[in-house]
Amino acid sequence: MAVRELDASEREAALAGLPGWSYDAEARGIKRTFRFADFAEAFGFMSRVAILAEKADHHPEWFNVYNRVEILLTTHDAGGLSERDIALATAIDRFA
Ligand SMILES: C[C@H](O)[C@H](O)[C@H]1CNC2=NC(N)=NC(=O)C2=N1
Repeated sequence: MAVRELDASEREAALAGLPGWSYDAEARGIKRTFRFADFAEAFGFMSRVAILAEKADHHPEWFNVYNRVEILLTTHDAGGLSERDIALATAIDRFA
């Protein structure tokens, strides 16, 4: 199924259900920063996200330093924010 970029109203509706995330217009994606007790906790979180991403065949653009993990979700195939990003963010929030 072809994936397409969400329009502004779809984006607003989706973000209403993802309070920790914000839209980055320049990156055309949603981002959230997570902070953990230490690096091991942060990396454990990244390992769980990695498994989700593989299952979804949808992968984050992310940065980690020590206990901080910054995640950006965008869909290259759609040229911006798509349902796939919303679904992955929702799954991540379930165990963040
Ligand atoms: C062929 C494969 O489905 C695509 O390359 C997938 C893989 N993972 C992906 N992840 C993300 N974030 N965006 C994509 O467009 C994307 N495309």
